[in-house]
Amino acid sequence: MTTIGTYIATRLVQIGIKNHFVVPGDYNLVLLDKLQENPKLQEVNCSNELNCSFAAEGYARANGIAAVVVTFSVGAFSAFDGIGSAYGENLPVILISGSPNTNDEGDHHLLHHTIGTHRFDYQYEMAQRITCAAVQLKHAEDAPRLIDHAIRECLAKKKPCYIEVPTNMSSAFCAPPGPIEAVLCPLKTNPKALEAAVNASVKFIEGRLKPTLLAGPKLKCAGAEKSFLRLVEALGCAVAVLPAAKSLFPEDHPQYCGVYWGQVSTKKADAIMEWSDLTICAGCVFTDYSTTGWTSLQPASHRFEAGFDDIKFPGHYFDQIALSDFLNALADRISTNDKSLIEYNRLRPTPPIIEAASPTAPITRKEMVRQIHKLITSETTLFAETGDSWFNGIQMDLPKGAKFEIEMQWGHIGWSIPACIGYAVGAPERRIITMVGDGSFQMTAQEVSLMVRLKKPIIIFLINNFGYTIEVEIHDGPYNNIKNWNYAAFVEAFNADDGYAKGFQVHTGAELADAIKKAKSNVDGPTLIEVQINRDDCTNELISWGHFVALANGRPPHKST
Ligand SMILES: Cc1ncc(Cn2nnc(CCOP(=O)(O)OP(=O)(O)O)c2C)c(N)n1
Ligand SMILES: [Mg+2]
Repeated sequence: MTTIGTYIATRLVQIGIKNHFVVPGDYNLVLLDKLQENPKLQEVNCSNELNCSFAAEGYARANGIAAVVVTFSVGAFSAFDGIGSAYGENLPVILISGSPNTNDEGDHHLLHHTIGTHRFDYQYEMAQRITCAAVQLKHAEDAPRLIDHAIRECLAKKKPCYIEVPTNMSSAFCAPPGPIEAVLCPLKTNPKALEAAVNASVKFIEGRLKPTLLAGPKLKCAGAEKSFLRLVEALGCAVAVLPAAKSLFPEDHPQYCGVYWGQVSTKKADAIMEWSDLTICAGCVFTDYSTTGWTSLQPASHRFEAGFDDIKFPGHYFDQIALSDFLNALADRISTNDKSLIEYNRLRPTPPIIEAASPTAPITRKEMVRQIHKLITSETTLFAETGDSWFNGIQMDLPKGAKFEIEMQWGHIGWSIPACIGYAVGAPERRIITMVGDGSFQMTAQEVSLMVRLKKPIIIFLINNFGYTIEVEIHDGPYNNIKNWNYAAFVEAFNADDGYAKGFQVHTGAELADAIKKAKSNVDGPTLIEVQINRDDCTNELISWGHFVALANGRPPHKST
């Protein structure tokens, strides 16, 4: 026999989790003890459950799977925000919440950390809506089945799951875990469906004159980046990526033609994608944000969609097909058609040369981007926070091996601070640079404390344009103004008696260059560089994108039929 807490710990280790993210509470303390008893698990303590769930989300970006452990209601409700992100961003995060003693509901007790009623299922019911599987471990003999079910679904669907552990159940005895193989059940491609899909797809694609390929964010959760590259080189056409898929395809590849984001595309990707008569979309997600207010969603007649587990194109639908299997099988069969690449090479824009600004001139967004760009190497992972940081980040040309993280589906400002720490825990060999606006930073700033505690040498570029500029460009109002902080002093407050955080406020190119030099040598802690720029010094792309998103938001209600 074993205990439920030990069972959970064993399963977390078996699926590749080395660190779990926690905030303690009296409903989960025994469970936390059981997890800590496993020498292969190390807890990471966050300042609050919102940050904890985002740190786990960031860990899942690096590690492929994550776990966050919180207390009932007061903890889980905040953690739900990061779970929403994990759901939207296709990241398998296991949310484990302590909950009341199993006797209390029957004893008709009122309890703390609840909404003050006699029913305690409300959290589980909420969790069912934002996870792919939710279980409550109310009976020990059911615990192994329920835990394995939740984890199996989470891994197979690449979506978060929920495990609720009543406070008196963590040390309850249950059967020990069976073979982990029974939990690791990746999607199995149906061979007949695959054969039919590839036959129909080859015919359909070869019937078009000038196809292109478009990479989407689900390539990552589908583990299909390599098979996408195979298809790219088999077809030989022009290839673009959606903004949330940046860095999933090598930007130094001769067939790469930029980020396709409608009017705010990079490298004229829109010119070639909209010239094409068929866009083969792999793992793509088309939302109002990723299509610039629906202005760049290709007509269905021009769209071939290979999804996480299904294939859809005009007059055809096939499912039970893993994306990677499909892309590999298509690569084996498709004939080369490089017309779109030839046309793109005719259009290919020469990369603009951004001159260094005068070192003593007031710092501008352009000079800041120029200097950050020079920092990026093959070991860098660049985090771009919601805000003009998206547009600054998307325009950065990435060297081979560099990675890019963005949270465009959920878009929770402040995500990048806790998420980049979780990522750093999951991928300690990566050098992390985070670009975050002043408004976003104020949402989760206290988690810099964890960067100090873990001695993570993360470089934070805090772009202080004195307010919510992205909102200003969508729709301005007094609500877009915020209180300014002394950000450099703020982060050094986390040092107290044993930290190495450094903060710099820069006003010129020379000061920025000096701060970057100091940041690169600060290997024992985070360095925040606050770059103060004019409120209106934002990218033209944000202005244009904001205009179209505002139009999309403002569409009058459809006439009720
Ligand atoms: C949790 C959450 N609350 C509100 C929003 C709406 N929102 N989106 N972007 C913003 C402003 C971002 O401002 P900053 O971080 O300063 O970025 P910039 O646009 O570069 O100034 C808000 C207030 C949001 N995206 N997430
Ligand atoms: Mg701002």
